[in-house]
Amino acid sequence: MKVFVTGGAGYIGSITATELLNAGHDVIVYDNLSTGHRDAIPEGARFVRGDLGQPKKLARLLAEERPDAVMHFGAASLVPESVANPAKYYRNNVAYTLNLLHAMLETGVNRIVFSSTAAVYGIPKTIPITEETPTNPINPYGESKLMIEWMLRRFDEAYGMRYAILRYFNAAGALPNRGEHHDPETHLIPLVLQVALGQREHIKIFGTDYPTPDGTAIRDYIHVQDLASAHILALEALDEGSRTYNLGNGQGFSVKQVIETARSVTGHPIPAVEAPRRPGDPPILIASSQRIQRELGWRPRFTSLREIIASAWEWHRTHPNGYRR
Ligand SMILES: NC(=O)c1ccc[n+]([C@@H]2O[C@H](COP(=O)([O-])OP(=O)(O)OC[C@H]3O[C@@H](n4cnc5c(N)ncnc54)[C@H](O)[C@@H]3O)[C@@H](O)[C@H]2O)c1
Ligand SMILES: O=c1ccn([C@@H]2O[C@H](COP(=O)(O)OP(=O)(O)O[C@H]3O[C@H](CO)[C@H](O)[C@H](O)[C@H]3O)[C@@H](O)[C@H]2O)c(=O)[nH]1
Repeated sequence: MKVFVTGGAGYIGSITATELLNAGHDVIVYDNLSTGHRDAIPEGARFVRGDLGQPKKLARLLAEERPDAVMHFGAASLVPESVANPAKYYRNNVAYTLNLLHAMLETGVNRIVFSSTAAVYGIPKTIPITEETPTNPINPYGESKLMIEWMLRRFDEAYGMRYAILRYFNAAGALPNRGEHHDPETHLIPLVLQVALGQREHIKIFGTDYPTPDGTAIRDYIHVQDLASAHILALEALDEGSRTYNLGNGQGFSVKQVIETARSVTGHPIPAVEAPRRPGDPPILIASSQRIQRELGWRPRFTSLREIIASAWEWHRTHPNGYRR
């Protein structure tokens, strides 16, 4: 298939674009490079620098290229920023996705795989989280993604646009030549590894009074390559109907367990400092990904935290400046 990948210069989009090419698909990357990197875009993909806020450009490009499907990674995705600046999230994520969907309608492109998030669940009452767990986002980032999910459902009902909504938990890990590079970095694993590289003095542990065995927050870390394979399965299943899936590896690890594992992988002491809770952080998020396993036969290949951190470490160790030249 020919796939139009928005946000294909970012962390998850560039790795999925690489795996799409490896699977024999054609890829067009559309990205404004606001948080992405030109060097992350795989060779073999056509790159168009553009903003989702340019509806005419989008419609022209879709009319020219006639892709079979869109994979929509392009978004702003920092929870604290979304609280401080909700307008950016409703514009960049909700309004600009409406631009994209409109351009798809105009040009007859009617398949989309969408990057949603565990943040749509807010603070869930039960663990593990299934797709039936009520959605109740507690910040504008999660709300913006849920609004997009609503639009997709209505566009399917009214116009027959087929969607796969993929609600990722915590993406982590790397390919040998592609990994996570955000500026500023806010995610736990890359920050811990920057301490191991000597780029930071210590890691702050946000909250040690959570109702968890060691008092620190628990997350479900899913390897980015497992995310990529789920996208390809979801893409290939779109014609059989729209669907919504959680994507996690089904195991929870605490902040302290992540730091301890990174110490063992890197051989560095990684000093840690206890700090207050970060506002808006749920105590425990663990996915049930049974639905995609049952319906599409997806299986996470990297289930051990050690393997996930080791792959991220390989990328950080060999690319200490990320994509910066
Ligand atoms: N990283 C995670 O753990 C995680 C978890 C759940 C969901 N997600 C979602 O997955 C997607 C990718 O996340 P990521 O971590 O790779 O983020 P990223 O910031 O690395 O990638 C996002 C890409 O989108 C581009 N972009 C943003 N706004 C754009 C616009 N208006 N026009 C064109 N391009 C634009 C950026 O330049 C960047 O290349 C996002 O939609 C995010 O919300 C990520
Ligand atoms: O320096 C740090 C950074 C993070 N943490 C903690 O580590 C855990 C993981 O934090 P991340 O920032 O790595 O990831 P989040 O769980 O906050 O966010 C991820 O999951 C969210 C869903 O809840 C969204 O989808 C978001 O896009 C995605 O990055 C949290 O408990 C956080 O408080 C620290 O203790 N110290």
